Order: sequence, then C-alpha cells, then structure tokens
Amino acid sequence: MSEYIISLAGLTKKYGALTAVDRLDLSIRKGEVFGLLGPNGAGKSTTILMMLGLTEPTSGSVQVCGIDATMHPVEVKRKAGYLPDEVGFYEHRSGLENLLYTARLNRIPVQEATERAYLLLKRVGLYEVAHKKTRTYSRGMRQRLGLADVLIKNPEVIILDEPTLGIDPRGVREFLDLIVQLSREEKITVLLSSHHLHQVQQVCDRVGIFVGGRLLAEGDIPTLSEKLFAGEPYIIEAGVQPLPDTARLQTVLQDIEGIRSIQFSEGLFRIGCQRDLTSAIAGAIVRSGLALTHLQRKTYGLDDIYNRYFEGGPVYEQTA
Ligand SMILES: Nc1ncnc2c1ncn2[C@@H]1O[C@H](COP(=O)(O)OP(=O)(O)OP(=O)(O)O)[C@@H](O)[C@H]1O
Repeated sequence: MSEYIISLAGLTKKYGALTAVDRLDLSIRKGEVFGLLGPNGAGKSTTILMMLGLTEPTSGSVQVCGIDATMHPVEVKRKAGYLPDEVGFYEHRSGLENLLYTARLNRIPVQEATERAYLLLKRVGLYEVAHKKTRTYSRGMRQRLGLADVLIKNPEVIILDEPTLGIDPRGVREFLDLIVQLSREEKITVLLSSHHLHQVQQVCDRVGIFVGGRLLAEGDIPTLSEKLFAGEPYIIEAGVQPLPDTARLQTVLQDIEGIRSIQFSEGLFRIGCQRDLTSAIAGAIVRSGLALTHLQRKTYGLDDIYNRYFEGGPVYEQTA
C-alpha cells in the first residue's frame, strides 16, 4: 500500500448548481493528525461523507486504506471510524453496554469486546461511570464515549467532524490531548474537521484550509506561513511615545531596508519586514528622540493564515 492512507483525486460533489466540493486533491499519511479547517459551508462534511462512502462523488476518486470508498463503503467502514458532531447512543443503556453493542455489530467476540471496552473506558476517563445510563452523561462525556465507540473496532483511521462543539474549554483540551495520545500510541491516522483554528493548531501535524469547496492551501503551520507570508515573514510590534502618526514613523524608519508595511492598531505599530529588523527599528526609534515602550517580534500563527485566506486580503496594510 502507498504511504498515504487517504487519497482524494479530483474529488467533486455538486448539489444541482452548487459545487460543494471542487476538484479536491488531498493525501494524508499513515499516523498523521490532519486538520481540515474551514468556515461553515466550506464542504468539510461533504468531503467526509464521500470518504466514508455515504454520499457519491459527482466525479473524482476517494481511497481510504487502499479501498475505493464509493465502490466499497462497507469495507471502508470496517477500517475507518467516524465521530460526528452529535453522537447518538441508546440512552437507557450504560456506556459499557453501548460499547458492547457496537462491538457485537462489528462481530468482535464478547470476551475480547468486554476487555477492550473497559480499557477504552479507562482511556477516555469514563471507567467510573461505565455502568451509568448514557442519558445521564454530559456533552463532553458523550463525545468521549463516542471516541471509545469509534475505537472499539480497532480502526486504522478515525474521522472526527467538529468533535468539540459544545464542550467546555477544559473538556476540549482533554479531548484533544486524548486524540493526540491515541494517534501516537496506537498509530491511528486522525482527520479532524473543525472551524476552531486554535484547536487545530494545538493538535494537528498538517492542516488543509478549505474555503468554498476548494482546498486553498495545505501543509504544516511553518510551511503554510512561509508560503503565505514569504515577502513579509516578520512582524515587529512597537509601542512608541509620544505617539507619532504612521507617516511620522515611516519617516523615522525610512533608511531601514526591508520594511514592507506599517499598521497601527490597539496602541501598537505593527511593522511587516522581509527579515528580522528588530534591533534596527529599535535603534531608529530611539535615535529619533521617541521612547520605545514595547518591542516584540511576532511570528505568524494559524490565525493569521486563516484570516488572510478567509478575508482574501493581506493581514497587514501595505504602505508601498
Ligand atoms: N444534501 C445537500 N443538498 C444540498 N446542498 C447541500 C447538501 N449538503 C450540503 N450542502 C451544501 O454544500 C455546501 C457544503 O456543505 P458542508 O456541510 O459540506 O460544509 P461544512 O464545511 O461541513 O460546513 P458545516 O460545518 O456548516 O457543516 C453548503 O453550501 C451546503 O449548504
């Protein structure tokens, strides 16, 4: 099998005149935690449904674990676990009973299923409530049980669609940590769809940015940042007193080569540079008789990448 566990080629889905997914090419490596990041309506869920063989592509191909998901959805479902944003359980049954039920559907022998169910309940922190009915579980507990439910059949890939919606911040952190731990320890490939960039940034090895049915960029965060901010990879934040206007600061900094933009917001100047000009900027400001009250070099994060793609324009105003 190729090093890729998920391969999408020219994948397209149209609903009438609407193209929900547009000629998507994407490959995900075994063991990777991949984040599919995009706003509502970007086409993430439609892509996931096609990966699971739950909806047919209009054109293109989708392979999961070397299996054509459109032609062989049942085989794919054996190898790929899917956690939707809202998991349904038998409410009058306990967490353990729900897991055992799923195990039975997947033809796992009772003894093996019971051992694995207890192990997984421990892993997801639900061992103490294993015998409580799931209708008493909180939203965070349900998502963790959902994860155990997906894992009971020993999948090679797990696909999580907005799994942290409605969970409190601490629960989110725990849930994400758990995903990373499981992926590392059990060598499971994880595809996480989300519109929460901070969450994606915390846990994913690589990210694909999805907008309007198209994958606009993919890579790890430094690669994306380099691609996107190649001309202006550094931002120096400076606090200056007494506060000059932007034109005055431009004059102060005019002899420094490599400054691409200057923007003022929330009491600070943000100076976009081709290279690290922190000391040159500090020197010029002080020599001009102004006082420097704050100086910090900022590196781009996923927020900046996300904003730039979603806003469709530069994050910082160009002066040139
Ligand atoms: N069954 C359907 N029939 C018609 N249009 C659909 C159908 N399913 C999705 N769409 C449309 O396709 C586009 C992509 O939707 P999709 O649910 O894949 O996006 P998403 O990125 O997962 O967003 P969300 O997080 O809101 O689910 C949207 O414009 C949506 O309205």
